[in-house]
Amino acid sequence: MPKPDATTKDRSTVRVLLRLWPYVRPVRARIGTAAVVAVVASCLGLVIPLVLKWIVDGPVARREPGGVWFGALVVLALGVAEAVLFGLRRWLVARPLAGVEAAMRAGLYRHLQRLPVAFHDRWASGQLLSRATTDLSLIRMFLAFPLTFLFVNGVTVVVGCGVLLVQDWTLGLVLLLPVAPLIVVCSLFESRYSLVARRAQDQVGDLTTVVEESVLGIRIIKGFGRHRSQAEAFGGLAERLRGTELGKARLLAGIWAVITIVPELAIGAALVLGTVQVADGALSAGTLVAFLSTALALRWPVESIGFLLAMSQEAATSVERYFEVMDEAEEDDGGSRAVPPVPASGPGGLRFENVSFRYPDAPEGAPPVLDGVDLVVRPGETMALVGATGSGKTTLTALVPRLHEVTGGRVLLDGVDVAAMPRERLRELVSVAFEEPTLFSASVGENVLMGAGPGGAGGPELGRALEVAQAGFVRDLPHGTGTQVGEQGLSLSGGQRQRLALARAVVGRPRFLVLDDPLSALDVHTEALVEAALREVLRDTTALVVAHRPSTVMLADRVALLSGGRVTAVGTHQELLRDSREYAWLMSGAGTTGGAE
Ligand SMILES: Nc1ncnc2c1ncn2[C@@H]1O[C@H](COP(=O)(O)OP(=O)(O)OP(=O)(O)O)[C@@H](O)[C@H]1O
Repeated sequence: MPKPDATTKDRSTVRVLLRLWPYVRPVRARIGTAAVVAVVASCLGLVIPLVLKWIVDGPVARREPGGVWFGALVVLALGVAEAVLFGLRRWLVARPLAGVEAAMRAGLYRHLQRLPVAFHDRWASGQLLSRATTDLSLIRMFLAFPLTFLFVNGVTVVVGCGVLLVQDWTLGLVLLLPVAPLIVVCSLFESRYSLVARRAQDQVGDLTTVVEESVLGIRIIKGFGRHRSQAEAFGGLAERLRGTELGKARLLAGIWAVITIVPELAIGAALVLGTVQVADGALSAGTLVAFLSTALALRWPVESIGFLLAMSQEAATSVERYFEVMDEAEEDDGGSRAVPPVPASGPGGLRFENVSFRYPDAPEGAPPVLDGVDLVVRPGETMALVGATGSGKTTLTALVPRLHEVTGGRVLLDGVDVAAMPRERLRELVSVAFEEPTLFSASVGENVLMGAGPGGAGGPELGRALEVAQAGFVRDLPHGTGTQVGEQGLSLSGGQRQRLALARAVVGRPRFLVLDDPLSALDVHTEALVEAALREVLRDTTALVVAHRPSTVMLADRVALLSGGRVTAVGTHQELLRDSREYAWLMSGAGTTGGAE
C-alpha cells in the first residue's frame, strides 16, 4: 500500500490528469461546448471597457445624454449576456460530470471485486473507501471547475493583454512585467502543494480506516472499555490531518497573497503613469478608463489561478490514488493461464500435488506456510483436515476455490488443475463455508441463495439447505426467510450466522465442499443435529473439512494431519489416534490451546 508520504515529485500533473480522458471522452462534446460558452462569456466582459472608452471619449466628451444612455444599455446587455452564458455553462456540465463520477465509481467497485484476496489483505479498507468517495468528488469538482476555468481564464488573460497592448503598449508592458516572476512562484507552489495534497488525502484514508474499525468493532471497544484509547488514536490522526490541512492553507494563503499583491502594484504603477500621460495630453481619458477597466477585469482571472492550481493538484493526487488501485492486476480467469495440459478424464476427486504456498506479504526468509503438500480426497469422500493452530489449514482450504494462488504444485478437481479452470466453472463446482461467517445486508433467503449462483436454486432448495444447517430458527424470525439481516449479520447470534453460512455452502449441491471449522460456534446438541443432516449432504459430495474437535472429525471418512507445512499422516480417526502422537495430542484437547505451534 502506498505510504502516506508517498512522493509525487517526479510526476507530471498534466500526464496524470490525462488518464481521465477515457472517462471524459463520452462527454467531451458537452465539456468542450461549455468551455467555448465560458470563453465567450468571459471575453464579453472584456468588451465592456471598450464600450466605456467609447462612452467617455464620445457622448460624454460631446455632452450627448442620448449616447450615454445607449452606451449604458449596451453595458447592461453585455453584463446580462455574460451572466446567462455562465449559467448555461454550468447547466451543460452538471449532468455529464455526475455521470463521469458515477462511471468511475462503478469501475472502481467492479475492479475491487475482481482483485485478488492478497490485494485486500494488503490494503486498509479506509484507503479504498476514501478513494471511492473523497477522491472521486475532488475529480468531479476539477472537471466541473478548474479544468474549464484554467483554460477560460488563460484565454481571457491572453486576449485581455492583447487589448491592453493595443490600447497603450507602454502601460501594457508595465502591467505585463510581473508575469515572469508569477510563473516562477506558481510552479514552486504547484510542486510543494502536490506533496501536501497527497499527504492530506492519504491521511483522510487512514482516518476513514480508524472510523470504520471503530464502528465495526464497537462491541469489543465497549466490552473492553477502550473508548479512550480509540478516541486517542482517532484524535492523533485527526490532529495530523489538521496539521496537514493547515499547511495546505498556509501555502494557499501565500500564493493568494503574491498573486493578488503583485498585479495590484502593477495596476497602481500603470494608473500613475497613465494619469501623467493624460495630463500631458499623450493619452485620452477614455483610453485610460478603458485600460484600467480591462486591467481590473483581468484581476479575477489572474487571482483565481492560485486556487485553480491547488484544486488541480488535489485532483491529480486523486487521479493518482484512483489509478493506484485500478492499475492493480485483476485475478486472471484461469482459462488463459499457461499450465501443463491435464487429461480431463484423470483421477477424480480433490488432489493436492506437491502444493506449496507463501503469502506475498510474508517476511523475507520466513518458511512457506505450505511446503510440498500431497493429499488425495477420493470422489464422494469426506476428508477432515486436522493440525495445530497456525499450521496452515485455512490456507490450504483457500487454495481450492483459488482465493489464493498456489506458489508451487497444483490443485486438481476431477483431474483438472484449478488454475486452468475459468473462475465461473470453479465457483459452480466448489462451495465454501468459513469459521467466521460473513452475511450481507440482505434477507436471510438472499444470503443463503447466494451460494446457488444466479437463478441456481429456488424455494425447495432453500428449505432443504436450511434443514441441513438446522436453521429452524429462521421460521421464528419476523418475516421468515424474508427477514432482513443487519450489516454483516450482526443482528443474529454467532451460531445462527454459522448455520446460515453452512446453508449457503450446501444450497447449490456443490460437487466439492470446503468447510473451515463450520460448526465451532454451535452447542453440542445443535452440532450433533447439524452433523446428522450434513452426513446426508456429504454422501454425494467430495469434501474437505477443517476440524478442531473430535465430533467434527467424526463426520469424515478419513483424516489428514497437517504439520510443518505438509501432510504428515492420513488415515481413519482410529488409525491416526493409534499411530500419530501429535494427532492424539491434538484430539485430546491439549492442542486447542495452541501449544503445538
Ligand atoms: N494474509 C496473510 N498474510 C500473511 N500471513 C498469513 C496470512 N494469513 C495467515 N497467515 C499466516 O499463515 C499461517 C497459517 O495460517 P492459517 O490461518 O492457515 O492457520 P490455521 O491452521 O487455519 O490456524 P487456525 O487453526 O488457528 O485457524 C499462520 O502463521 C498465519 O500467521
